[in-house]
Amino acid sequence: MDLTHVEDDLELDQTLFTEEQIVSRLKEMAADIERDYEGKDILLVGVLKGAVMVMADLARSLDRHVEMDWMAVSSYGSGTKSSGVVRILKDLDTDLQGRHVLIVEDIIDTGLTLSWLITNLRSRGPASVEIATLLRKPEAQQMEVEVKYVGFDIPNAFVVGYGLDYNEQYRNLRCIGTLSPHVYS
Ligand SMILES: O=P(O)(O)OC[C@H]1O[C@H](OP(=O)(O)OP(=O)(O)O)[C@H](O)[C@@H]1O
Ligand code: HPA
Ligand SMILES: [Mg+2]
Repeated sequence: MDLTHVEDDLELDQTLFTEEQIVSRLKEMAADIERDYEGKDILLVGVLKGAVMVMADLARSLDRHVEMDWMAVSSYGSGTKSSGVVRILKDLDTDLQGRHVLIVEDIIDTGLTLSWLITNLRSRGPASVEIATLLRKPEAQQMEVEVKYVGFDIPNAFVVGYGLDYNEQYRNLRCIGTLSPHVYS
């Protein structure tokens, strides 16, 4: 399928980050992570489905062995507003006792998902839990979440691409852009 038409059709209002910008920022984040976790085993926990692309590129930018596990939680359903209720759709396969856990996310918007998730994972006896997120919307954040690695702070607009969806669409766009309001209004 040719996805270049998506931008031509103005479903994307604006491209915020190209694939090159995203991958290059993830490499910088990987270098910080390697430095901070020297001598420690890392368990990367990806939050499905949005974090799939971030996990793939961040993990491959790390010049060391890591384990990966996945959790599926959902708070958005099919719309553009957080429901505020987080549900576990798929839990981890890994025992977190004594592990250094690094949560990998695509976006922190209201912060509801991650503030809930970090409390949940900390209750399982890990040695540490930190967060790496590609995007963060400071103006939208309702819950304080301590985030160790942030790719980009972005304005408070609904974004899609590179794993991020609207109604399960646009996840496979290589870039990240804002969705034109006419698509969902
Ligand atoms: O900070 P918040 O306001 O809680 O929003 C962030 C969460 O929302 C999205 O997930 P979503 O529930 O859409 O599931 P998905 O990853 O399967 O699209 C995104 O991937 C984050 O996990
Ligand atoms: O801006 C967003 N786009 C897509 N999914 C999201 N989940 C939270 N915020 C967003
Ligand atoms: Mg979603």
